Amino acid sequence: MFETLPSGRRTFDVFIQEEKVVSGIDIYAKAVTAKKIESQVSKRISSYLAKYGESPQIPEEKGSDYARLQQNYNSLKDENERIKRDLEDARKEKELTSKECHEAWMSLQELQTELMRKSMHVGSLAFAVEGQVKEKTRWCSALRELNEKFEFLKLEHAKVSSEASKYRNCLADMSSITATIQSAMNDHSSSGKELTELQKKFVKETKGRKELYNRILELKGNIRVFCRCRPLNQEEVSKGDSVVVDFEFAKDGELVVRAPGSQRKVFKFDSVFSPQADQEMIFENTSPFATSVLDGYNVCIFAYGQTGTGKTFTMEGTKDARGVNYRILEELFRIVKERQGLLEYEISVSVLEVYNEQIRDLLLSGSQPGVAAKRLEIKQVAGVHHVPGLVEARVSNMNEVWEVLQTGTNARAVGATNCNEHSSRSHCIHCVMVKGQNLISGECTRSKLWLIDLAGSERVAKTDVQGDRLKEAQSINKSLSALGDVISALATKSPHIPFRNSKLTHLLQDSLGGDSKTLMFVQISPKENDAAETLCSLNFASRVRGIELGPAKRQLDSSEALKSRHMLEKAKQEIKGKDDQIKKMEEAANCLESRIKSKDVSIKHLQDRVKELESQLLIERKLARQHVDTRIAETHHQLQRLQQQERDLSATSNNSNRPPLTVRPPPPSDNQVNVADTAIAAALTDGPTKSPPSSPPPDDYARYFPAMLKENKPAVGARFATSPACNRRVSMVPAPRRESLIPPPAVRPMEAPLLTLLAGAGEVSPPLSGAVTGGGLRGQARSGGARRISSILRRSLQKKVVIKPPLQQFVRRGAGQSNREDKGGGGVYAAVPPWGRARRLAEWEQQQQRLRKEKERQWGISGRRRQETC
Ligand SMILES: Nc1ncnc2c1ncn2[C@@H]1O[C@H](COP(=O)(O)OP(=O)(O)OP(=O)(O)O)[C@@H](O)[C@H]1O
Repeated sequence: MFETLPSGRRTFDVFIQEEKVVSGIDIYAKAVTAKKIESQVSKRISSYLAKYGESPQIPEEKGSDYARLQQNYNSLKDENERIKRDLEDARKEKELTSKECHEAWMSLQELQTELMRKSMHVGSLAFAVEGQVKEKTRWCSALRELNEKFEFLKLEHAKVSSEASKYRNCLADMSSITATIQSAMNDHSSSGKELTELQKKFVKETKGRKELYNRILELKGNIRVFCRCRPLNQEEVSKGDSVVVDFEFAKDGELVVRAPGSQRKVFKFDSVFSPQADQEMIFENTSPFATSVLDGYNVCIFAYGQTGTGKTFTMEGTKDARGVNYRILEELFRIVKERQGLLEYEISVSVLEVYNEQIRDLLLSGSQPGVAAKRLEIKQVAGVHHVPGLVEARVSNMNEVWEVLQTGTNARAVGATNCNEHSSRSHCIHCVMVKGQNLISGECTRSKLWLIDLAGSERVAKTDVQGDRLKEAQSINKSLSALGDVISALATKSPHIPFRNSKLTHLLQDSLGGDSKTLMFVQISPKENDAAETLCSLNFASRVRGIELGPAKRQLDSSEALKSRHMLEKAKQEIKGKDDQIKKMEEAANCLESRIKSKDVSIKHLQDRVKELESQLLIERKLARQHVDTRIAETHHQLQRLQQQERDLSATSNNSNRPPLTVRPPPPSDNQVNVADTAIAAALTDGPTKSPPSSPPPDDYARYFPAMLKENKPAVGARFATSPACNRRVSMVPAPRRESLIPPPAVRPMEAPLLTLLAGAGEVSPPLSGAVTGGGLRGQARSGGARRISSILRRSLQKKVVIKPPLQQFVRRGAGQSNREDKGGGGVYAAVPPWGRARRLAEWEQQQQRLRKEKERQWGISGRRRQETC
């Protein structure tokens, strides 16, 4: 394309000829010609000057030549001047043009590169389109397959969800079931058979729950992988770093990486956490592992990823945003509290680090980062890998846990790198050891929970570390690549797994070897600049997720189990012995009960008999009183008659002129009194058939019959009692107060039970027993024993006391109400366990003895008083 320049010269806008630009070529040619002419002229002038000098002597004949030459010379000079001018113009023009040319050249260059780029782009687009078409067909078929898989998974998911909901219901019911079982156990504590049945049911239920729970975890895979992406930090945001990770399908566990220069890659994990996910959300999915540890499974949780992606943040966290380490221990203590009474746990924590391929105990006092400490080695004992000599801090609450975690964190080796100001320069490992014992079945477990914050994988060139940091980075990378080898070997099910290639893999052998449940946190950065490392970490994590380790094993503590089995046997034997004892006691109690029953019966008989006797006694007493009254009246008449006779006799003997004297009856002689007494006594004893004695004068009643008066006529008795005569002792036949009035009863031989009772009371004296069994009461009526018996009988009758042995009531009540203790009713006896019942029996017997003695004492006292009164 040609364009006319303002100077009137023509030039090319774009013209390329073998790397040489020809622009304004006519000017260039002119300039060249001018230069040539100038050089020719100056050559000729200089040759002329050399030949003739500056002012040559010109001969005359050569004058015309000279003039011609001069003319020529002048014309040449003029020509030269003109040419010089032209040349100058041409140079200027040339400069301008070359400048323009240069600019044109530059724009041409740019256009050329643009063209090349565009043509390449078109080529690549064509290639991409072709690839896309192929890809599309591949995707279509993959999509079809995935659809099928998805349908299948949907079914699986429904199945798992139903199981999970069942399990969740189980969990919800668990506490209520436990409470019910415990209350049921309390209710049936006496019934050993039911208790063992309940225990069996409970153990079965617990086993079922655990199995269900493990199935859920196992369905989700043994090594579970969670992916967490950190947010861009302030520096990155201010720099305007772009993000290459897409979390659109994070809920489905999918993650998309769009790295520049490579294809969009999709990764699938068990859970994907975007930068917005907080520590609580992370732990929500991790907490079921705490239950597994307490159920006796080994669990390993580790964080893997590029340096500065938040491994330490996830595992340790900060004071305000606590990490997995703290939260899982908190969860452990919560479950331990929930299971209190059924299971007993002992928890201890160790903290160690693998630094430059050496194991350091971070809880050892004086342990400083970087300071050479005691060398610790990994040993294998009974198939379990452990580090002998490691400090195991026993923890019983969260305060202690926090203290231990802080001690470990402070002692850990940390350094600053280009990628992280506080980069971990070692693998930090927390080992939580849990010893559990089932208080019902006696089963013991010994499980471990490994919490590992791996050092970050780093590119030495990128982090630009030197010296110690470089050495650390090399050993970190070496151990991580050993971990990669182990994972590869496990993924390919290789017969040899190189666990011993590094301290880290050697320590993790139990966790990665298939006996435990493992969870991996793969930490990534969203930054475009870290895309290569992110892809690397995600590929590694995908491989880990593909590993099939098989079902985890419960870590049963055989030694503890053996011990508890022995203890169980011993306890069983003890229970058997105690059962026998209880049986014997129950037999003894039954025997006592029957004895008490028979005693009750005999007491009832005796009471009836006593009642009978009392009524008989009352009738007889009435009769006797009537008899005595008539006798007294008769005696009184006799006395009057005697007095009359006396008076008559004295009248006849002392003549009629002597005035009659007031007759004062002479005091009866001892003989007379005795006669009267004997008469009365005879009247009382022998009945009214015998002749009555002469009656004493009324004033001498008190003298003659004080007891009788007092007894039968209280008013009269009182009157006589005030007279001085009353104070005198009367020498009469000493007669007991009541017995004197009682006609001798026709005593039947006493029934054997009464005798036993009296003998038991220690009151029956030989004469009484003789009287009772044989010859009647007459001779022995005054004996203390007889008096006491009669007083007992009388009092019991008067008070209408029905003697009922407390044990009888006790036992009867107990027998009818065997299950009433817990309802707050009676039946205390029934509530007491068999051995308690025996103790109660013994106590009751003692109490009875005490009561009996007290009664005896009272009876003794009252008997003695009565004797004294009499
Ligand atoms: N999810 C997150 N939310 C907020 N901040 C985070 C998150 N993850 C990481 N960080 C921050 O990123 C920084 C680096 O994190 P951290 O030290 O945990 O990384 P790292 O992977 O342990 O590094 P290294 O391997 O070097 O030890 C810290 O300042 C941390 O607070």
